[in-house]
Amino acid sequence: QTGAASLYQDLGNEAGISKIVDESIIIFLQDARIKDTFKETNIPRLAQLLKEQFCVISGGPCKYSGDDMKVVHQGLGINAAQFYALAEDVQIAMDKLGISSATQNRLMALLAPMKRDIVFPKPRT
Ligand code: HEM
Repeated sequence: QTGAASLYQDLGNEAGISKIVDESIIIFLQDARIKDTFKETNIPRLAQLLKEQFCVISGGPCKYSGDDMKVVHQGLGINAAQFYALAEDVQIAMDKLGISSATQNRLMALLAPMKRDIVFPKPRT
């Protein structure tokens, strides 16, 4: 297989993605750069939706049942440094799970363009 479908497999299918997301969230919640953003978040729900979303974008047989990325994130005041911090944490999680850097980079390439729906300039006051 080539392309997106094989990324899903290279991430370890549903079980592998589940581990990546669970491990990532543990790291997010310990990361001083971003943890405060998740203070009021329903973490089990976030985990479920991230698993669905990673499955879909990697070409897996899933449906994403959450809300639009822009709608969800635009009020949260997330800056670019925090965006890169979260991406780094996902990579740390994948390192822990023994995912190759080639496979990690393919997932990162799919996450990177979402930045425009997650980071917004501060409104002028
Ligand atoms: C490519 C990067 C990112 C992806 C793929 C992503 C994905 C998601 C998804 C799927 C949800 C659930 C949507 C829903 O509630 O319907 C969500 C919610 C959330 N994300 Fe992100 N996110 C990203 C970056 C970030 C960053 C950088 C932060 C903060 C540092 C962040 C903070 C949050 C918070 C706080 C929620 C929960 C909002 C709520 O409870 O209403 N996200 N994200």
